[in-house]
Amino acid sequence: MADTVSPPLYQKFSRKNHIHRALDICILFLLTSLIFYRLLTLKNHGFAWLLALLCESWFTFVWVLTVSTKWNPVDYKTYPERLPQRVEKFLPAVDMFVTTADPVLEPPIITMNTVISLLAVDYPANKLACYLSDDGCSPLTFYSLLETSKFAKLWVPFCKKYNIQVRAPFRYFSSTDHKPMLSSDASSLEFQQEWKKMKIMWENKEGVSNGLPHLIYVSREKRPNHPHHYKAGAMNVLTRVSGLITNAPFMLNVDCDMFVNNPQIVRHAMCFFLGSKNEGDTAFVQTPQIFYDGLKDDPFGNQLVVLYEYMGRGIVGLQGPFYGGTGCFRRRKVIYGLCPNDIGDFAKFLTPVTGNLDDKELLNIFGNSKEFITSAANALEEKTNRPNDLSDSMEAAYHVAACGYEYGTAWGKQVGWQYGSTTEDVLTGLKIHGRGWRSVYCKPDPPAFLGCAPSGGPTSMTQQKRWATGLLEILVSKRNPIFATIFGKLQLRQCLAYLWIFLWGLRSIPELCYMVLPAYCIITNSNFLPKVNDPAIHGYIALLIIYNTYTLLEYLQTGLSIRAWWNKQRMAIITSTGAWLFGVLSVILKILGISDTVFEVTQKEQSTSDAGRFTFDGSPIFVPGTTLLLLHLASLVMGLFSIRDGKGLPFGEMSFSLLVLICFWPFLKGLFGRGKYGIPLSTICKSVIIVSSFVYLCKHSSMG
Ligand SMILES: O=c1ccn([C@@H]2O[C@H](COP(=O)(O)OP(=O)(O)O[C@H]3O[C@H](CO)[C@@H](O)[C@H](O)[C@H]3O)[C@@H](O)[C@H]2O)c(=O)[nH]1
Ligand SMILES: [Mn+2]
Repeated sequence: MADTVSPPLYQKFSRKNHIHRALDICILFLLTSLIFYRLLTLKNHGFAWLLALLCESWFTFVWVLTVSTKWNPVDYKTYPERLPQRVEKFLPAVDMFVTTADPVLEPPIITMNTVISLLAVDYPANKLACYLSDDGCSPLTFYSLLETSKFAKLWVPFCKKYNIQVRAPFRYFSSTDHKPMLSSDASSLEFQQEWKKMKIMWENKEGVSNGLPHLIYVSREKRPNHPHHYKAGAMNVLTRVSGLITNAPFMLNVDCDMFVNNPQIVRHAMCFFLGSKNEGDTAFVQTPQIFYDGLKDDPFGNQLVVLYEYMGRGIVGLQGPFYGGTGCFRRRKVIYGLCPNDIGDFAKFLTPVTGNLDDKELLNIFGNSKEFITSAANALEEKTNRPNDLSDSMEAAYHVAACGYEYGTAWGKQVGWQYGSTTEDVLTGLKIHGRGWRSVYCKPDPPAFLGCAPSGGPTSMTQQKRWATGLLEILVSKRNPIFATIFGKLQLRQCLAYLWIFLWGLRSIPELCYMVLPAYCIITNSNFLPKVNDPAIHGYIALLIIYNTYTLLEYLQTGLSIRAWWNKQRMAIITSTGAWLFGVLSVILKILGISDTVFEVTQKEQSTSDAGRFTFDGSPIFVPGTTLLLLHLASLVMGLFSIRDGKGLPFGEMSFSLLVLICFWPFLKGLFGRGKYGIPLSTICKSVIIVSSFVYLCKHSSMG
């Protein structure tokens, strides 16, 4: 019997770290002790003390969520080399989706490289199809794709023949590692020539050869007055169109900038899908978002490496990683609303897609395309339908891509990508977890996909604002994780992990208050921190030291620099008080019915010349930061004057104030910078007005 037991395709390791756990608890202990201290001394102090208590209680709550999320980190290892001898012939089909929305913010050259890298993955080509969704409906993108399909005919065989690792041509040709090969090999020169040649010529006929995966361009119908639901809407159209054409039981989606960096990635993902004993464990396989050409020491704090390493791995150890919007493989039937088998009758409460649905039920759920209903019924049983000729499905494809198709159906609500949040990804993943599925994390070496991280102040801020907005939209909706735990199958600690991320936006308010407190105290000559001779001050100093040592340790253990750690600490504050605060505001405006939230596309750049200097624009998002900076400058000056007045130096408050000032250093430079490096005069004026009114009010109230 022994020889029938084949080695596993993947393994799970738990990665306990006792030092981290000890520090987690130590910080929690300090935080709670300080809350008790504040409660006991509340009656001797005024408003500032109470506000500090409220803020610190919030910080403690967030810390509890953090610790619970991080507590059980888990690693996975995959063995794709064990696949071939077992299932090569039976490898399932995969539909691969790329979304692009704007040919200016997302230059077609970037998108095309992603498409080519997908066409070139190491997987039987007849099992693959690549769909490009163009929300910008741009002729430029369309013609680029035509060129790309021809170039791919040369490029893909070349990559496979020479086993090239990086199969996105712009990365391949730009990397110095590959240069020797380039010059010594005649055929690669030929490719370069062909590449140039194809940029002038194109043919108005799509050609798909046997050796290449299908390549399909999709630009859905959009009309004013028909909500198109941004990326989520695009993904649902892709799901339906691909359902009609190839209907693969598995699908992969990537953002237009996330090219394949590891050609084995589909096989790695299949290790999970084919190797798991219980199908419910692997609704989707998520890879981390990693970026190429990252700026030195991550000046914008957006490389996410440490976030994935600790919070991410922790979540992996619970019900599984969140869906991160890109670099994710999933079962088609999961997206069609199915629950895992093992939850039995309970599924009826969680989804309309259960048991044997008749045509009428299918029609109500999936819309009125006969062809699509047939394909959906197949998909729910994990059957692929391969039409003889792609063009047979074209008419039906137009029908399901029409802007009115989803009216009255379950798309965006019960099936498909979920609508109503600008972080449709996290919401869609939450829905899946709420139905009792688990997900897995796949981080092969070399990294599966690489994309561009936003650079510059405005781009980073726009992205962070969208995230805070979308996450908060979920929290205040019926689809929040608390309901999913009470009424669904979301596990309690997974719910806490979701809460941790959904609260990002709201964190801006206590953080902002806490940062205003030292200035307020200096101006009104009050205090919110214990005096220097009060032993309780040691609690605060200990907390500051331990917390920072701990976060620094995480950076060093991940192989990052002290500078990167500091940049992140500082950017966390800049982001929170700027982008996240505006995220909260846009959700409030949505709730009040004043304006709806918008998915603002992130600018993608191939390379950045201005090496990480913080940039600004006229957006109000920079007002809070500028205001905090000016406020602390003013309060520090006033603090120094208070020594002259013989009132004694507010030591704690002034040190805190100085710390805030250091965090906003990029803004201080921005006061004197020019052009995009400078804070616009209008922003400075607004901040001056706010600071003067604040100082006036504080003085007035403390005197009255
Ligand atoms: O109307 C739209 C808007 C966006 N997109 C596409 O969505 C993707 C992500 O947009 P991007 O501006 O790059 O957002 P990021 O902040 O970089 O993306 C992260 O956050 C998003 C949710 O906020 C997720 O959808 C992404 O997968 C995730 O990488 C891109 O391919 C866009 O082309 C569309 O297809 N249609
Ligand atoms: Mn992106």
